[in-house]
Amino acid sequence: MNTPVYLDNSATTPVDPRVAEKMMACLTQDGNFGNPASRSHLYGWRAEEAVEEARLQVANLIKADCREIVWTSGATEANNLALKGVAHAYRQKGRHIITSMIEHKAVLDPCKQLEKDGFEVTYLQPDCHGVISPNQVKEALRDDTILVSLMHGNNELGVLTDIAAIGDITRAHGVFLHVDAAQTTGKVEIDVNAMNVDLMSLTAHKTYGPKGVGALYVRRAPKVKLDAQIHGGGHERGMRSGTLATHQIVGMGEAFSLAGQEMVKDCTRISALRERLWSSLSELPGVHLNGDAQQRVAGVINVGFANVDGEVLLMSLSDVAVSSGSACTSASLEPSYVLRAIGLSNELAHSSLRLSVGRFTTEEEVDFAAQTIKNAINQLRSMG
Ligand SMILES: Cc1ncc(COP(=O)(O)O)c(C=O)c1O
Ligand code: FES
Repeated sequence: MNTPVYLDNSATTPVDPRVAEKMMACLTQDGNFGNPASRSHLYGWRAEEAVEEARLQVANLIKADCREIVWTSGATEANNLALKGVAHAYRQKGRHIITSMIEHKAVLDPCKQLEKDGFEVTYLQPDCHGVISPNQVKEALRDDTILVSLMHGNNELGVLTDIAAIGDITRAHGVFLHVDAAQTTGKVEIDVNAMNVDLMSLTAHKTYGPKGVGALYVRRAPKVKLDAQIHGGGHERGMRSGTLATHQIVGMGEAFSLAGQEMVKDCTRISALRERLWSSLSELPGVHLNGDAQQRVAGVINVGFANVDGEVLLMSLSDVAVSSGSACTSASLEPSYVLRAIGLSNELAHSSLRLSVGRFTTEEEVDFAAQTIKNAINQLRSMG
């Protein structure tokens, strides 16, 4: 194989060719290139129509109303808007926020910023399987709690949070629930009403759409007020100014529409590939699955290999593209804070890999990757 087998679909996915085709039609002079905010001519109206169709496609995947979708540049911006937007709009009501130790940095860093601004944040610790329980949320609630922010699927472990059970609790206490669903769209059924979710961060590029576009779902009833974080022309009902990126938005809409249509088929195939990968890798001695074995998204496994240095392992795997921890923190030499939070030793956290299968992964690629990894481990262990 000339290029490495791609098993890093949790970091990002290739754009589905059907999505790319729709995006292309929004770029050039003979396409739908207009500014959706132009009210005085056909170019603007056509672009606006395309944006609104995409809004409906995105809303449909999470069973929301299209008026509840605010376009952003991705899940990072959506998380920032949700956390800072709610905190500042409700600061008279209370200053306490609940989140967890294993959130993405795009939640943890805004929380740190809010702490500097006078808010208090409780960071729930997961159990050793990476699970945050509804009961922990209930026990952490205070009279001055305004927001609970928890991810739907963890980006390093693939472990799922029981959002519906947590939503029952937050709704009963009149506290808003924000969910980072960057890792679960198209992988798990989402219904913001059944789950009592008030805000949900979405991104296109983990679901076969383009990078640099996402959305925040903002509930209308009971209404969630948000302080805008980007001010300008008053786009998106004042919640997020800036000329809408029609081609990106159309791509996200198509990607989410396909995700809805193909979720069952994709998940069945991807689960089988994940199982195949895991059963092959677990033939090795000293192999450990990090995170709950059942409560997880279809395509992801995080595996610890005893007595192997992760960095050396990664370097010896030039034919397989995988990740140690998450791509966003792998630039640092710190062991993953997620793996540390579920109780792994520094050593085991360092020797863990995240492997994520996607829509375009083949059985042949999985077999090749498993064999390559097993060979590398055997070789490293025989040298050590
Ligand atoms: C759980 C989670 N939240 C947020 C993000 C950031 O999303 P984006 O790349 O769209 O800003 C990611 C992906 O890196 C993620 O996995
Ligand atoms: S894997 Fe060796 S330094 Fe992190």
